[in-house]
Amino acid sequence: MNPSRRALAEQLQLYFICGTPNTKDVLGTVETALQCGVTCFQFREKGKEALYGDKKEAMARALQTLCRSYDVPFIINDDVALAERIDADGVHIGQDDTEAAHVRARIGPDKWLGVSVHTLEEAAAAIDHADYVGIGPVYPTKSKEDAGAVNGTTLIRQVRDMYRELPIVGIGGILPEHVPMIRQDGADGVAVISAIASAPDVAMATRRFACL
Ligand SMILES: C=C1C=NC(C(F)(F)F)=NC1=N
Ligand SMILES: [Mg+2]
Repeated sequence: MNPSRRALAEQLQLYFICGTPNTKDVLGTVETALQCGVTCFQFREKGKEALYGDKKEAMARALQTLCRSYDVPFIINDDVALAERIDADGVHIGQDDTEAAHVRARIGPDKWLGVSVHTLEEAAAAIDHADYVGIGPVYPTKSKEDAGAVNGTTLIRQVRDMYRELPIVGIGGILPEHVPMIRQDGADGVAVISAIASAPDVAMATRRFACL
């Protein structure tokens, strides 16, 4: 059963995104983050050293098993075919990926579909198909070369004012001290890559987010 929007919004509270380019030990980092309070996980395997083919699928399956043992949704970035092949809990797509309507038709109503949006128009186009939208970069980010213009929480506020019930997650350079304001401005949760993946102490970094 596709989780209600409210239940899904709760699950977006601390959304960890990671792949092999973000940390030397993906499985260890993700397991620690899951132990310390991450509520949703996205496997985002992009960049020059990214895994592909069988190696990528094997890593995806290992991460999926980890997430299942912590009862945390396992989402795959971009790669809809891989998500279907391993029965992931959902996919996340950007504006340069397959159209949200097509992805929704492929994965069906019971899987999660997340869409990155950078404008109100993109949010309006996503609303009929997406279970949640990712809005950012809220702050400058090192995790995505082609991130759009930094827009703070302005668009989060605008999208929340227009779509009262739409689950929203903020992303981009987010640190623990930013979380209260981002939630105050209308996000249900925050997505984090390097503040956890690059932390010298992943457990402590995760707990600093999770206790907020
Ligand atoms: C580019 C992205 C933007 N937002 C998100 C999420 F946080 F999941 F919404 N994931 C991405 N990969
Ligand atoms: Mg993409």
